[in-house]
Amino acid sequence: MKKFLKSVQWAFSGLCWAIRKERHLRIHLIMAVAVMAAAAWFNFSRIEWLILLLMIALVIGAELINTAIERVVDLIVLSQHPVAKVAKDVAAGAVLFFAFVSIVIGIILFLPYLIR
Ligand SMILES: Nc1ncnc2c1ncn2[C@@H]1O[C@H](COP(=O)(O)OP(=O)(O)OP(=O)(O)O)[C@@H](O)[C@H]1O
Repeated sequence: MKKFLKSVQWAFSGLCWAIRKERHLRIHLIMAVAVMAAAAWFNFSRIEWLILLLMIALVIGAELINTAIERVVDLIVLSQHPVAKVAKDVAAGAVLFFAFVSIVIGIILFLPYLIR
């Protein structure tokens, strides 16, 4: 139990570090708060909330994994290397992919409320 609590504490400190250091993550968090406020304003149904929270979790989770990959690449590759570039760009591409899908889903969720 003590070990588990320590692991949670380390994971939490990693989360806090990423929020402090990663501007893109802070932008995603601000946007997540904004869309959640809009969802509350429009009185989203339970299923709409589930979809919205799932998409927010996917985008922020992908950004956190991207941050970790960037740091590992920087640690291992001390000079410019094409494979380092591929690793970083593909990880960033994953965030872009989730962000794009979440925008499409956001439009599908919010549009009926906006045109009503
Ligand atoms: N060691 C490296 N070798 C080759 N290309 C690299 C290397 N490090 C970064 N790059 C490339 O340089 C560009 C900028 O990467 P960098 O990690 O500096 O900034 P970023 O992707 O904007 O991320 P962040 O601003 O969150 O640190 C990317 O295309 C990346 O793939």
